[in-house]
Amino acid sequence: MSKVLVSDSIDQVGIDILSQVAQVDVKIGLPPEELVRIIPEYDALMIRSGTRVTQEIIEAANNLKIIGRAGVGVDNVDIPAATRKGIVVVNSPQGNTIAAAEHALTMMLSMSRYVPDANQSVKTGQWDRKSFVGVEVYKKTLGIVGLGKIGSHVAAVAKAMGMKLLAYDPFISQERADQIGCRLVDLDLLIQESDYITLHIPKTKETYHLFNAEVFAKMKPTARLINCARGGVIDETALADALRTGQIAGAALDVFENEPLEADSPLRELGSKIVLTPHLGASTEEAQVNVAIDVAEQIRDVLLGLPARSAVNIPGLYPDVLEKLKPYLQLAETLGNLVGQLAGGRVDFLDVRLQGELAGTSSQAVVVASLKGLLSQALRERVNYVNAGIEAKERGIRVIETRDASVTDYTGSLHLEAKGSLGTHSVTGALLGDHEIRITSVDDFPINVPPTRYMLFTLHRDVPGIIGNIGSLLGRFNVNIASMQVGRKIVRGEAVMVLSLDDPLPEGILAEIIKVSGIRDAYTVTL
Ligand SMILES: NC(=O)c1ccc[n+]([C@@H]2O[C@H](COP(=O)([O-])OP(=O)(O)OC[C@H]3O[C@@H](n4cnc5c(N)ncnc54)[C@H](O)[C@@H]3O)[C@@H](O)[C@H]2O)c1
Ligand SMILES: O=C(O)CC[C@@H](O)C(=O)O
Repeated sequence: MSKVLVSDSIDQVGIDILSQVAQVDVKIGLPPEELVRIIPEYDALMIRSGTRVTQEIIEAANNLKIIGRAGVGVDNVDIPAATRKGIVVVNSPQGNTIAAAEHALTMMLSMSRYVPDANQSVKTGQWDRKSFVGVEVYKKTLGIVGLGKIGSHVAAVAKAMGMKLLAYDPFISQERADQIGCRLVDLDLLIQESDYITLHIPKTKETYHLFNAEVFAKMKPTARLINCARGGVIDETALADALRTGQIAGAALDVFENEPLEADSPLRELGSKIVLTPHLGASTEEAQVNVAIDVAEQIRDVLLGLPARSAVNIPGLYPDVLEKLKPYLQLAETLGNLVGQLAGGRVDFLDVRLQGELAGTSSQAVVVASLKGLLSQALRERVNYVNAGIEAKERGIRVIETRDASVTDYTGSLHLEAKGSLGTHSVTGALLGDHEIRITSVDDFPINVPPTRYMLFTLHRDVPGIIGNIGSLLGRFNVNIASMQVGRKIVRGEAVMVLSLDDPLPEGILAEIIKVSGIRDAYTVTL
């Protein structure tokens, strides 16, 4: 039975789903060295933002197939390391959108009305109505940095509260911003004109310390900053200075560069100018159920050999597209494996040609499946849909994708040509009905055979006696032939013979086959 480690607290509903297919161990707050020690036992790891899945942990994770992040941000996972190791990383892109947006709005309002301090004051026996005179958000300008899922929901609610909306997001169109009701502006203008700025961007190289001393100097002295996105996008020392010196009026932060926030952080010393929460953006009952179901279902599916719907490090394929493409992916993998074995040595170049109906589909997954097949002889089970692309690149395999919708021999077919150190070989395959794979050409010789586990391909002169000679040779070595077919372009010219065998070819027999008069080449293939 598979084993899943849950190393952050997730809703029980997620554990129940995982328990359908695996032994689930919940171990929260493990020190990194302990995680490195025990991770080899596990097939899947489920986390929230508390666990940092470092390269060291991934390198030790010799059985891990999937890391599930019950939330959006995957910046606590070393994705390149996971990809190289062939580990799928999945998240829940939408499960906590509303929770995070509502938390940002809560932070904006509670900061504006000093709710946390007023609450504390009443609870400590006071009745002070003078110290907590706030400001309204109505008719104020809200600058939204990052107009994705959370930013858009914040925009919708803020609009209903009568706020004017500016947005900065270099990756969204004016049309989309118009739909949301935001004026798309550059960052400088947003910084200078906003009364409130709310951040909804990922932490990347580009967004690291995007809000820094220079930015605070340009903000209105009455402006307030909200960050419920990611720590690290604000320079916290510069923010503390800007608040202390009155360069800006307030800040409300849910996320921090280092979490938990250091005990001596200057942010803790800013009184009513700042509202701090301990990364609670996703902490609603609803969001925790959503993300737990979303991610646990994906882990369950991957452990059952099914695709994940929100993988962040494999070609993006929606489930309906995947369902339709699945037989073609199987075809691509089989043909990749076959052409890789025919090519024998190092492959430098793979031409992936999508023909007929296949020419109109997403090629990315078909290419990845072809590469997975091609590399499977060298890498065995180490290669998968996650790392096939990266492994091919690291081996210097250049891939060219071409499409030809005019080929109509079959509804859809795939042609792979591999050029390498030992020459060039090509194979074509198609689907018979919806699922049955047929190899329809080898080195441009037309054939029509289903792939089988053990196969023998020969290139020979099409003259009488060759087939019989090969048959008796295999008989002498006690190899049973299940089926045989010859493909040729012209009578008595060159031909290809394809034999499906019940048993693997014994050592040394290939050399004997090549010695048979008329045989030019022979290849054994195991699929
Ligand atoms: N506090 C929490 O508990 C909590 C909960 C959920 C999500 N989050 C975080 O909130 C953030 C937003 O999540 P989302 O679901 O809306 O993501 P999203 O991908 O839907 O939106 C992010 C937006 O940021 C934009 N963007 C990227 N780089 C940018 C840049 N340099 N400048 C401006 N815009 C840029 C993208 O174009 C995108 O529109 C993420 O960092 C996520 O991890 C935090
Ligand atoms: O796990 C959490 O509670 C935080 C999740 C949040 O940061 C996210 O990116 O989804």
